Amino acid sequence: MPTTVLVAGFRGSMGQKATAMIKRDPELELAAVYSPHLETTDPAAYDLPATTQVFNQLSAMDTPAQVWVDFSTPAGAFENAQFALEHGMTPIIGTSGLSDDQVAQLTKLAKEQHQAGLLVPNFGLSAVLLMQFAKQAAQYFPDAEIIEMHHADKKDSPSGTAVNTAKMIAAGRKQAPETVENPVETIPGARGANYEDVPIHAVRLPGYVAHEQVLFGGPGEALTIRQDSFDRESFMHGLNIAIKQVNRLKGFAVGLENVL
Ligand SMILES: NC(=O)C1=CN([C@@H]2O[C@H](COP(=O)(O)OP(=O)(O)OC[C@H]3O[C@@H](n4cnc5c(N)ncnc54)[C@H](OP(=O)(O)O)[C@@H]3O)[C@@H](O)[C@H]2O)C=CC1
Ligand SMILES: O=C(O)C1=N[C@H](C(=O)O)C[C@H](O)C1
Repeated sequence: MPTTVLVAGFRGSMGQKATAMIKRDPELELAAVYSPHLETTDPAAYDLPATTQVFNQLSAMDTPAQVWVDFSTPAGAFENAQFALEHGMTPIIGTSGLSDDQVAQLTKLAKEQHQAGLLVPNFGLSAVLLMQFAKQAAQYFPDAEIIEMHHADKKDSPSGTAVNTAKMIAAGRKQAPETVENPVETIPGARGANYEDVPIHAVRLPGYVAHEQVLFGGPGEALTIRQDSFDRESFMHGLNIAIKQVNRLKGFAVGLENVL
């Protein structure tokens, strides 16, 4: 039997890629899609199979699928994931921008419901490896800065990947970074955002898709790690694995590495 999947945010850039990937894979079934802003729930209007249920409100759903894939907005993803967990669907959240407190609440809810769930800051294997290498490098180079570069339509800054990379750098450090005092910012924000003592610089430009560079500096030497997603197809292999493996998880986890 194929694994049944609901895609939330199916009309967006990632939602369209995800629905196409699911439709191509005979082991998966696109059982349902959701977006709150739809004018009609006729699948033909969105070029979807007649068997795909279309929803524009959460209250109209019962449990239309086993797995809930979310590529929506930072504002919508938390409520969606709560709904999925409360209605017997396993959430895989690709959407960025959830707070640590929201992740803690979802972890608690998944435990109470005896459900699995997965938040994936980045489905690209190059990004997963970059984050692991960054954690390793931070053992020896506690001083690091992140430059993340994305398409101009990206709503949130900094990227979820950059925040997660900063967390992994902080977790990998064996000593505190040099205290960098920059009292003179002649233009406010010149030193970027700061998360866990890792400055993060967000670039938004047309032509870019999703890219990240981590710069480590030590006495007389430097290390740079970089990954590039040139096409959103780069996220589909990881998403496919996540859909097929997520229900092996015990509880709610963060990071694609948990299902690789
Ligand atoms: N984890 C990963 O590897 C990746 C994650 N992302 C993340 O995925 C998210 C979506 O990105 P992207 O596809 O580029 O964004 P888009 O803006 O292209 O698409 C978002 C879609 O979500 C819909 N939407 C809005 N509110 C809700 C809601 N409450 N529930 C369900 N759907 C909703 C929108 O509908 P409408 O247009 O009708 O308003 C829109 O179609 C972002 O947070 C992005 O950072 C992106 C790439 C990879
Ligand atoms: O919005 C995007 O495009 C991406 N969002 C995710 C993030 O915020 O890290 C993943 C990837 O960087 C693409």
